[in-house]
Amino acid sequence: MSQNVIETHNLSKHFGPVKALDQVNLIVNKGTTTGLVGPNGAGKTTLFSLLCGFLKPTSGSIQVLGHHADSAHIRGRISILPQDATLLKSLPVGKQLSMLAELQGMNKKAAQSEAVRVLKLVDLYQSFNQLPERLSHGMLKRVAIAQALMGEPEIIMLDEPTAGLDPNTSDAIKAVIRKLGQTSTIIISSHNLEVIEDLCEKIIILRKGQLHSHEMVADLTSRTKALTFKLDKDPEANVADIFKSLPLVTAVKLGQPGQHRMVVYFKDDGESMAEIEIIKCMAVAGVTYREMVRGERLQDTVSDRMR
Ligand SMILES: Nc1ncnc2c1ncn2[C@@H]1O[C@H](COP(=O)(O)OP(=O)(O)OP(=O)(O)O)[C@@H](O)[C@H]1O
Repeated sequence: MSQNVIETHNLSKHFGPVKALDQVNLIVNKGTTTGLVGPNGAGKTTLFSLLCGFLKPTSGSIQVLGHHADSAHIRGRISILPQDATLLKSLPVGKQLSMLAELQGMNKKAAQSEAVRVLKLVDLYQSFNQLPERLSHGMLKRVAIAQALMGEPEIIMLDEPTAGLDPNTSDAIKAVIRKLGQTSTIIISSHNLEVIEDLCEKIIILRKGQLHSHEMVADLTSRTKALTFKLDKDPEANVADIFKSLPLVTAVKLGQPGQHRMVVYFKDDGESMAEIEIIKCMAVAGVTYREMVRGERLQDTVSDRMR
């Protein structure tokens, strides 16, 4: 079978005068975990809905697992966790998942084992008999993810899988997604670029309905000549001026308060002298750091591209 599990050709979706998607050409390879990013209204949800066959294109074409997006051949092989997944309040979690599995065509016994399997995957088997109204926001999110995993889909699309979760629950969800990424192709739509950088090998950037870029996360972040520092504390505002006085430094970006981050951009002199000068200057300026990475973090690179 082709290694391309998703292919779109000049894909457009218009809502009246609004071009939600405009001539998008995309290829997603089997087994990759891809981030889908773009400002509000860029077309991310529209793309997900088209890939799932919930919407029909205005023009252009989509192939999912070698079939049209609305083909019966891909039913159950692609799944989506919508941003605001909802469950019936008064039916136990396990029962709801079993019912959904039956709707996918499983018999009662198989459906029950499938509900158990997916709840175990998200570490929520103990909630099998609980009502959704008794579960926390993070647990409900995990149930929704469990729902998206039913029937072992080959492609899983997750819309903001960690939104509104505390750091520990978010880490637990990320661990589940990493595990799934070993066997499925995953697309994650999120405004949280740390999540994307953490989980995704590739990134698709949409802007105003058009494909801005589709590339390896590592290529995107390492292309810019920069050093990113994770500092012990937020730097003083005047620290930027100290670095800007170095001839090879072109710009300095300080993180938001609490991020303890500083990015120093430099001209490539071909001999890495700039990097040495910057590190020396850190010591002179009395700025201590825990971590130094070549290039930018995804949030710096992408936020510039989305403007
Ligand atoms: N059903 C619809 N009817 C009319 N316009 C729509 C519809 N769905 C989306 N749009 C418009 O299409 C554009 C893309 O919307 P979409 O929801 O795909 O963006 P998004 O990237 O998912 O945004 P967000 O980050 O805010 O979720 C927006 O201008 C939106 O208003």
